[in-house]
Formats: sequence, structure tokens, C-alpha cells
Amino acid sequence: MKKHYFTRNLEGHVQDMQELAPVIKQLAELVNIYSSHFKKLKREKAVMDFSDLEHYCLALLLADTATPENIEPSNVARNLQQQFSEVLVDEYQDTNLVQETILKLISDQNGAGNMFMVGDVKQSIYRFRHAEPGLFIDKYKRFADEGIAAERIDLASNFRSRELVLRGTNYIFRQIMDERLGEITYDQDAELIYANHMYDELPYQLPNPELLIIDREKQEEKETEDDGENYLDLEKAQLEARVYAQKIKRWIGKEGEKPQQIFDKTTQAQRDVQYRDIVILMRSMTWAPAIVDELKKQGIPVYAELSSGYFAAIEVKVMLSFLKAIDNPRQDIPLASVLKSPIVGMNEEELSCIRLASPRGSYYDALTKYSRENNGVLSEKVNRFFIAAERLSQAFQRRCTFRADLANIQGNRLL
Ligand SMILES: Nc1ncnc2c1ncn2[C@@H]1O[C@H](COP(=O)(O)OP(=O)(O)OP(=O)(O)O)[C@@H](O)[C@H]1O
Repeated sequence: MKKHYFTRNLEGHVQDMQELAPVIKQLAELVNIYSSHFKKLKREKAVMDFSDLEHYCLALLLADTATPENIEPSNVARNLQQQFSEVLVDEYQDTNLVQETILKLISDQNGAGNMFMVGDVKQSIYRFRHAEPGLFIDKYKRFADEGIAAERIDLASNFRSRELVLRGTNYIFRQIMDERLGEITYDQDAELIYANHMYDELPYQLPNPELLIIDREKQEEKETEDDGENYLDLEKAQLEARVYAQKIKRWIGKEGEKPQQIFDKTTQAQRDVQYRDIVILMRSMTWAPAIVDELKKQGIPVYAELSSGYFAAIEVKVMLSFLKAIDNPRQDIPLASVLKSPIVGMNEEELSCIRLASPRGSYYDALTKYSRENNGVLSEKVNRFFIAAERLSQAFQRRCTFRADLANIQGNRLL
């Protein structure tokens, strides 16, 4: 480990830090300037972003004399405390510190207490939004103590899923979850207990939960022998989709086996499974477009609410920026987007070098000035942009002339 990761000595690190310090200082200043411009703009347009909602709310509820150690309620908060007899909070595991302070300010902190919180730390998904599951865990542990006024109620019964789903879930999580991984030990208290006995009476085939593991390296050997396709080159999403496709085809009965039987709640009868009965749940939508594409390729009808579309595709966005930049090159953002795209291929440092040629005015002015005054690799890139822009502009004009001619001909015919 020392050989691979800690080879540099202390002086080396100190020297790095000294070299980086002015850059970081500049960056910090930039962030501050950006933040104050952004705030000013939001105020002018009377708009708020998501975190503003929380922070302005907190500012309203805190007394002017409040400090981080002394969270004193303002008059507004005191009025709200009077108004609410109970404060109910759902998904408490995803509360962040600002929200927790807001809740404290509007609830009864001195009397018997009037806050009721429901949560499940196993479902904590908003850490990237500063959710603090520790707030939940701390209370979860403290409230179990008989000696304090607060009470913990374990809602262990699960009415959402069938017995085998719960058994499978408990089996997996008992093995992989503990305080270190997942903040909580998956013991008997944390287990999901089957409680919805509605299905027990009905004669139907039990769905067995399955865990499918994709071994990329093994597949690689197999595929290379079969058809020369390099398995490691395939996107992970594509690999997953192929496994889904195989499974779905088997359930539907396309692989020679009998279709999977399911219980239809509407008709109260058993029937063959159909595509519309199957849903794929994903932890995020990042891979969804690739999975949808692959399932379609495999002949499986599929629908997903994708925010992406033709105009959201990166290459289409770049081309639209290019057209905007040709129409009026003094639009900095479309111009920068084209310069950074593979059409020109500049990186951030090169873009900054060009900006330094003329720090004020439009970016286009800086670009033309840089091109006039410099030679070298970057100038070649700049020229590449001018040539591409010229070509596209000429093609565009030819098309416009053609369309104008066409309109004339059609117009004459009409006349
Ligand atoms: N006592 C009950 N009897 C029958 N069905 C119930 C009962 N309680 C809840 N359900 C059903 O179980 C499902 C899940 O219930 P609910 O959404 O209240 O659970 P939850 O624990 O709040 O879920 P989450 O963890 O996602 O917040 C719902 O379909 C609900 O109708």
C-alpha cells in the first residue's frame, strides 16, 4: 500500500498545496461572485429554487437573536406552535438538518411534545440532498428507552408484498446489511413481517423471488466463441436488459415453456401472464433509455416515462447550438457548446486561454482576436471552427435559396 498509494513525501504534498492555493482561492472567489449574482437575479425575477424554500422558511422562523447553539423561535414560529396541535412527519429518514430545525421551531419542544414521525432507514435515498438518516437513527435508539417520555412503535407488519417476496428480501438483507453498510443491523426488529393474508386463500402458483447474477467474464468467453461479439464492450445496461428479455420471454411462453400463471385481481381468476403485468423497477432512470432500446431490439414491447427524447440527445443539442452560433455568433453559450463539442474539441483550459485574449465583450470577439494574434494547436482548432461554420452556413444558404425558389415556383403555379 505504501508503495502504491503513499509514495510521495511530505515536502511534495506541501509543494502541491502551495501551488494549488492561489487556484483554489480564485475558484472560491468565483463561487462567491457567482452565488451573489445568482441570488440577485433570483430576487429580481422573484423566483426561488428548492433549497431557497427551506432556507427562507428557516430565516422566517428563527428569532433575530438566535444562534446555532440557541435555536430561538421568532414570533412567526411561536404563532405556528400555537396553531398546530400535532406535527406529523412522513419519510423522516430523509429529513435534513434545515428541515429538522424547522420542525423543532414549529413543534412543542417544552411541554409533552407533539411530534409524530414515521420512517424507515432502509429506505433512505436522499443523502445526495443532504438527508441525514442519523437524525432518525438517534431517535430510533433513544426512543426505545422506557425512561424517556418519547415512545418508539415498531411497525413490523408488511401489507404491501406477498410472503415469498418478503422472505426473499429478508434473506438477502439479513446477510448484507449491518450498521456499517446500511446504518442498521437487519435483525428481527428490522425484518419485514408478512401480514397481508388476502392471497393465502386463493389457489395460484406462488411467484418465487430469484437473484440473477451476471458474470461478465464468463459471458465474454462464451460469446467470443459463439459469434465473436465482445461481451466486455457491451454497456452494463445492455447486458442487464438482455437478461430481463430472456426472463420475460420465458414467462410469456416464447421459449417453448408454458406461460407463467398469475392471479388476476379483476377477474379473480388465474391466467397467463401478459407483457402489461411486468414492471421493471430501477434505482434511477440513468440506464432506462439503454434498457428500453435493448428490450425493443429483443422484440419486447416496452414503455418508460423518459425525459430524454430527440431534442435532449447530446448530438442534437450540439447541432442546435451550432445553428444558433451561425445565426448570431455573439451568443456565448451556444458558441462555447460547439467549441467544447467533438466538432472543435476544446477543453476548459483552452476556452479560458481564448477568453483571456479579450476578457470583456462577447466570447466571439475573444475568439476572432485570438485567431488573429496567435498560431499553434489552439489556433488550428479555432480555424477548424471557422471552416466548419462557414461550410454549414453555405449549406444553409443554399437550402434557403432552394426553398425560396421552390416557393416562387409554387406561387407562380398558384397564380
Ligand atoms: N392493515 C392493513 N390491512 C390491509 N392492507 C393494508 C393495511 N395497512 C396497509 N395496507 C396496504 O399495504 C400497502 C402499503 O401501505 P402503506 O403505504 O401505508 O405502507 P408504508 O409503510 O407507509 O409504505 P412506505 O414504506 O413505502 O412508506 C397499501 O397498499 C395499503 O393499502
